[in-house]
Amino acid sequence: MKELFQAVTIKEARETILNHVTFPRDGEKVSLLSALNRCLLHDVVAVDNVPGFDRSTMDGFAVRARDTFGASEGLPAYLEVTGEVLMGVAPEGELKPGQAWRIATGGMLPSGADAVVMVEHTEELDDKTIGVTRPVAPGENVVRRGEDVPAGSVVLPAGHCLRPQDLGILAAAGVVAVEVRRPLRVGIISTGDEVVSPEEKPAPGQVRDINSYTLYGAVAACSGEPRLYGIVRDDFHQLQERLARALSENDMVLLSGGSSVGTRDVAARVIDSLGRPGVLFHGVSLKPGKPSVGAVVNGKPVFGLPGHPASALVVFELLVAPLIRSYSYPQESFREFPLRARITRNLRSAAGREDFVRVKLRLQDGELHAEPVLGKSGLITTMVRADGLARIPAGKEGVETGEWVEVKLF
Ligand SMILES: Nc1nc2c(c(=O)[nH]1)N[C@H]1C(S)=C(S)[C@@H](COP(=O)(O)OP(=O)(O)OC[C@H]3O[C@@H](n4cnc5c(N)ncnc54)[C@H](O)[C@@H]3O)O[C@H]1N2
Ligand code: MOO
Repeated sequence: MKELFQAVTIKEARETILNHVTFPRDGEKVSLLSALNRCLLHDVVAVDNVPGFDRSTMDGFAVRARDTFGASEGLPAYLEVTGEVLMGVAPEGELKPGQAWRIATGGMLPSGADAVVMVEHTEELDDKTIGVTRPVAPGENVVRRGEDVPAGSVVLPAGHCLRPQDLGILAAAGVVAVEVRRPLRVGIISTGDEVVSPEEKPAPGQVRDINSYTLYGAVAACSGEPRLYGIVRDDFHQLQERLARALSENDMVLLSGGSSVGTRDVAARVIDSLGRPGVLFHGVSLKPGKPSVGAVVNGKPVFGLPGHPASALVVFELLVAPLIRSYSYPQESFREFPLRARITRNLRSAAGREDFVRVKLRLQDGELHAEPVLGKSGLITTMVRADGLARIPAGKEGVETGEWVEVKLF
């Protein structure tokens, strides 16, 4: 077959795009409850100590530890109960030698006390006297003031992406809103005279738009902000107008369809008409997804993904997702194909091209097995039935049954 275009490797394609991209640096203030998975723009410093007071971790009696030294079941240390700590209130007065104050979990230690004896390790002789049957060390059953978070310390550093426990520490430190990176805005345009909205009943020759929906989900799954710009006919001016609008309102634009040779001149010419440097590659040595376009227009990446729904998603996973994730999660370092599985059948592939096989995974005898989901890349069911992608490196001409392959989930 005639070579349609000069293909680059996936690695070259990624590097070329990265070299020309300028990502936004602006942030937005969000409330704590909207901050999950978002990355901090600045260090967050604790204004107060957490906790703000020495705090009991047990129900029992606040004591001076040294008053309990040597205590045992046979020879308890007898202490006089002279007070009770109320929850949420600073105790008044001072605990003197030989005294004990009733205290509940979370109660504030009275001054003079340095430990708490669990109620299980005491016997109440009368209202005013307890016997301590086990000694406590200073600080035992107590969380010290500032032990969790000292005032003035950096609670979480800039760039950190917030997990559930991070929301908790911010709440504890009294931080109720944080400045985070705003999500990368990604415009999505489907192209093709035959593509209609899912609300419509397709006439013969027409198909419902799949790619707007899969790409919308895929962008959201990388913590980007997807925005749909509808379906555009294979027409230079319509595409130019829509792409220009999507570019002005977003940080990145994904086109799907019309990337192969038939209409490539339209898509490529439209992209080139909107700014520099324009199209950087057309064709990537991978399967599926060879007829993909990568461009940067005035610092913003534009990808022309293949029309076939499975190919569009595979290229998204390999070229677009790492780029969005590198913005959404700047400190994340991850292995892209983290799993290893045994392929369950022989597969051929052309040397010099990376092949990505949709696979279903199953665990057998403690090993992962990857069963290829065969079918054309125009079939969305091939993605739906699969759990992930197995990689056949460019240097190989195939894999044999039982051979280990690297797998990425999707
Ligand atoms: N002579 C050749 N023909 C093709 C080649 C080739 O090398 N030589 N490559 C094939 C491969 S591989 C792919 S992938 C496709 C890529 O085609 P395009 O990116 O130009 O996309 P279209 O032609 O517009 O569409 C392909 C296919 O996908 C359907 N489609 C498009 N958009 C959507 C959508 N949003 N939702 C659902 N389905 C969509 C479209 O109707 C076509 O059936 O080219 C091969 N051809
Ligand atoms: O590259 Mo096409 O994307 O194989 O179906």
